[in-house]
Amino acid sequence: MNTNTTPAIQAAGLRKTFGDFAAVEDVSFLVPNGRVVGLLGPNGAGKTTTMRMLLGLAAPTSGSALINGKPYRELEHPTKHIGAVLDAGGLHPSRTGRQHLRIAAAMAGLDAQRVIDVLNETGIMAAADRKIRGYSLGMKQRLALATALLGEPSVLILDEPANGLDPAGIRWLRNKLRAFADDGGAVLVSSHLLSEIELVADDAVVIAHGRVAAAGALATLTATHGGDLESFYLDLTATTMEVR
Ligand SMILES: Nc1ncnc2c1ncn2[C@@H]1O[C@H](COP(=O)(O)OP(=O)(O)OP(=O)(O)O)[C@@H](O)[C@H]1O
Repeated sequence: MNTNTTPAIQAAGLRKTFGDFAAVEDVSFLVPNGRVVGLLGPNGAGKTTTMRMLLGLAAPTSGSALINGKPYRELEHPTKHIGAVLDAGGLHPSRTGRQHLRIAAAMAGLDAQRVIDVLNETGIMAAADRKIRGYSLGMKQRLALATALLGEPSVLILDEPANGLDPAGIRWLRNKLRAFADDGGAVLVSSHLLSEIELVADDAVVIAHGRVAAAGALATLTATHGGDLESFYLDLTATTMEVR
């Protein structure tokens, strides 16, 4: 179980190279319980690579990526600690949403009742028995989030989770993430929708060219820009607009 002194997410000196290209360089930040942290940065900045290292999907070249104090691969029941939405496109098209969740629940040793719970919680019960190939992008995002929530984790890592959601879906997601953190959970969410991050996040970590360009409470970061995240972000990243 997590304690108050153990950060839910801790990246320390994270580095990832592909050949001689450094995708992530000396990235350090914390996500404490009770906070929503926005991971921001231009295309190719290193956000997804950072998340993949936290989730044990990519091995850091150096540094450490800890969830509730341990590397992902050392967590005894990872799905009970952490849920992730990385790529809603990676769902098997010929399965139904319910089948997909049943398989995920069985693989994680979770009670089948959780499938019903998350289908209801994410508003896709009506589509549960339709094949995923017929789902809209927004429905796939909801199914991906339902999968992340199966194990009742205390940590969520979400890569562009609002992608494809309609305005009602975006508001629903915002309320969901806020409630999750207010219940003591920790959320790391990447997004290019700065107005959305402004509404939902407590803190932000801005990555540019693989390095942390700024990190801290949103209000503190944006104080010099009248509290406007967009102008702060654009000023900060003005020299790093090129996609790597
Ligand atoms: N497996 C890989 N092999 C080689 N290069 C990679 C690999 N994965 C990522 N990269 C490179 O690392 C850099 C960071 O990519 P990453 O996907 O982490 O960026 P991102 O911040 O998530 O970008 P976006 O906002 O466009 O999704 C990019 O230049 C990308 O091309």
